[in-house]
Amino acid sequence: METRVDLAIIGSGSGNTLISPYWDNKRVAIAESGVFGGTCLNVGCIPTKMLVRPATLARTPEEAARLGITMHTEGADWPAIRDRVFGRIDAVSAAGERYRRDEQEHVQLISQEVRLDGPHAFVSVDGTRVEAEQLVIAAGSRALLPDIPGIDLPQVHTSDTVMRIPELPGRVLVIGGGAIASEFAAVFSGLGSAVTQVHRGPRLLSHSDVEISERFTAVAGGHWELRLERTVARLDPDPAGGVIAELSGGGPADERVSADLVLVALGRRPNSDRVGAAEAGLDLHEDGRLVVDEYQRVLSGGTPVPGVYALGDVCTPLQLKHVANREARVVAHNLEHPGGLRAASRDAVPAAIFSDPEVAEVGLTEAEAIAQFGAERVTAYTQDYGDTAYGWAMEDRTGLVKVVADRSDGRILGAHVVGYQASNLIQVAVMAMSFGIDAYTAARGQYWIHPALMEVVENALLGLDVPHGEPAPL
Ligand SMILES: Cc1cc2nc3c(=O)[nH]c(=O)nc-3n(C[C@H](O)[C@H](O)[C@H](O)COP(=O)(O)OP(=O)(O)OC[C@H]3O[C@@H](n4cnc5c(N)ncnc54)[C@H](O)[C@@H]3O)c2cc1C
Ligand SMILES: NC(=O)c1ccc[n+]([C@@H]2O[C@H](COP(=O)([O-])OP(=O)(O)OC[C@H]3O[C@@H](n4cnc5c(N)ncnc54)[C@H](O)[C@@H]3O)[C@@H](O)[C@H]2O)c1
Repeated sequence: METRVDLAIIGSGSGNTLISPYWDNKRVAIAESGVFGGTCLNVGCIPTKMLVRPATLARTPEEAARLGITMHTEGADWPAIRDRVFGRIDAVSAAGERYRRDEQEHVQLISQEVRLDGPHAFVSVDGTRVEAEQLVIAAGSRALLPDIPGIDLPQVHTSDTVMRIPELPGRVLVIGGGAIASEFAAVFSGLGSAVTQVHRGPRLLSHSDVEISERFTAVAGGHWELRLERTVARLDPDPAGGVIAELSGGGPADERVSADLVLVALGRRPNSDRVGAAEAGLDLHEDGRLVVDEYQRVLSGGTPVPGVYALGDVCTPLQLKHVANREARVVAHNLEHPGGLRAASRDAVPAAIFSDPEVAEVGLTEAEAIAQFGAERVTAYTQDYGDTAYGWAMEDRTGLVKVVADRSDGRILGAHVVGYQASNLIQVAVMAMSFGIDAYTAARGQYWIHPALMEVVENALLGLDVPHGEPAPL
């Protein structure tokens, strides 16, 4: 079967948001081979954070004890937690799918794997060919699996499967030191599993500012077991049940870790191969990402292909939902205004890791800033939560905010937070960076509620060695 449409989309994650009322009187085809709604809704941001919340609550007695309150977590009802999470999410996904399939006559939902047939067409596994005036590749990414013996054992999971397990495992082995590994280590450990996290480097979240990464590693190491500078060489079935992992690298020779469940989180590769991008003549980065220009147009032989766009994990170096969504808004505009293309901005993109503790960051680390501008130009200041009034109220001993700025003009170059509510505290710095507000003006040019935790950000900004302006705000 052959169809001609005005717009064809591969992927129903952020790709689904492109179908605005503008397309109501036109023909649209959207292909989705997996669960409708994509990664963030079904197996990513949303369910993980819905699990982080109860896990964080389960750990409250530790904080309460510092404040003179005796509390106990009696236990975690995993089936109830899991069913609450997916009871909500599955319904949202099903409703979204129903809407596109049954309620929008102009939209053809193709629930199959498709491959490009040239840049302006795709073919599904059942042979349906869709030719499009404009086409968007929003095919996302997938988990990478290491090539080690035992990786196909049934106890081995990725983030795609680990959230629907029937019961809470007693012992969990987490392989990886990045975002997904650190979030799930916190979830399982908070809910009561004995967690061991294996990471090849000396610090978790190794791309973060060193101070943040060091603090995070130290606090996480107090919550669950870490095996740093180690890798998992092989996994074998344990005759007693579960899996035995053999570790290699530094540390005790031939160390073995037993676990009931293994979570692998070693990064995600773009799905450009699944859509046959190379065969369609599209340009790829070495890591498999589609090459796009500032307007999100895909390139072929270094030249933009008219009317063909990509967005999200399949092309961006920042695998984040708010980035995929921003790129989708840019693509939506450009599809609707081919004569007035708008560029995507990558300024001040924040990210948060919802682990225990939480981490949030935006812009350059201190080391990156020094490498870019030279040590003379860079000023950085670290403010501990514990040295502010709300930090006293919390009896906090581990949270910190670090701000990096240009000493010559006070421009904020980066901000980094580890601790309670890090993902919210960072937004002040994101706003200042996005609107070009210098560090001193951001600190003194507005009121800060006293004694809110946010004062830790105010104090970090005030600690910087930057110009105060003339006249300086009081
Ligand atoms: C466990 C986890 C937690 C995360 N947490 C966060 C977070 O807290 N905050 C954050 O900002 N980001 C988070 N992310 C990242 C975020 O989920 C992604 O960056 C975002 O969802 C990418 O959106 P997308 O539209 O590019 O791709 P997706 O949402 O993955 O959509 C792509 C879709 O394309 C489909 N597809 C692929 N190939 C084909 C084909 N050939 N034919 C048909 N369909 C195809 C796929 O099935 C998929 O549904 C997390 C990711 C994971 C895995
Ligand atoms: N809260 C969030 O925003 C959030 C949460 C989860 C995931 N995500 C997104 O999803 C992406 C994927 O997450 P992730 O945790 O899988 O990737 P990641 O890039 O964050 O971490 C990958 C980890 O695996 C390690 N690693 C890679 N290859 C290895 C190998 N061969 N042997 C041993 N270790 C190896 C790396 O050192 C790193 O610690 C992230 O980059 C992030 O953008 C975001």
